[in-house]
Amino acid sequence: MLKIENISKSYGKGSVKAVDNIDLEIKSGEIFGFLGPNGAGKTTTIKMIVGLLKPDGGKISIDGVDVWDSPLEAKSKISYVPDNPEIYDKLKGIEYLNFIADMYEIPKEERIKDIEYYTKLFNIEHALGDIIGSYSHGMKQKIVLTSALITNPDLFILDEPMVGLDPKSAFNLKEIMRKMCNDGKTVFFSTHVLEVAEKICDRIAIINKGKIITVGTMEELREHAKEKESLENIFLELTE
Ligand SMILES: Nc1ncnc2c1ncn2[C@@H]1O[C@H](COP(=O)(O)OP(=O)(O)OP(=O)(O)O)[C@@H](O)[C@H]1O
Repeated sequence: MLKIENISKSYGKGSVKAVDNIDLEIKSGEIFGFLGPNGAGKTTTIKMIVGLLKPDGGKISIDGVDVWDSPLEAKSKISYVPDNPEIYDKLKGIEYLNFIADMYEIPKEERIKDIEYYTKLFNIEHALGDIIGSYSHGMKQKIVLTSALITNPDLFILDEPMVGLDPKSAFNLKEIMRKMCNDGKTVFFSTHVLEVAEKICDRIAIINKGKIITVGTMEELREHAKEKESLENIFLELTE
């Protein structure tokens, strides 16, 4: 579903190598966790996958569609939730959701049903008539999540999705991720929260200083670490 081949990205005229020649292949129906300490290169990688940053080298494709050669086709398969939900402050919640639904050409009945479902689930249905500028950080995050989910993406990409969500919403989001994957969709998300990765991911990649240190299921990672260790220990061991 998602294929990343030899991608690299430097900032500051090459002085900071944020992502250093990484390869990853994520299959349909997987929940894939992208784990790494601060500054490891997670956000840079995600921004390259969604077509916001151009890699210095390498290739990224979604279902065989190259993200840079065919950006619209690739983007039509993706929904992306960034770590910082900076969205149109002057729009009302419902206007923003309808704007996204228009972009993705979602039929009226389908969008009404899905907007109602997800906004109730995240407990923001009462605020849809208010402008986004008046929302709290968590509410903004929930409106972005709703807008991403109503497009029913094949590939759902989230950067640190659990940060700032209350426990019930975080639980609901995890349930949604699992359901999407059961329906054959793919979820790729970055996190610092080891427990989340450990509990819900089918496979995990650990990135440090721009390089992938290890990729595998929890069992494979534990085997790699030679003992029945927690992900926290493996993570600390691999990224020190
Ligand atoms: N616009 C930029 N200009 C210069 N350096 C940058 C820029 N964006 C990121 N970096 C650097 O690139 C490296 C990777 O950053 P990135 O944001 O991808 O890491 P991250 O794993 O997402 O970190 P965090 O968990 O802290 O969000 C870091 O050293 C960071 O300081």
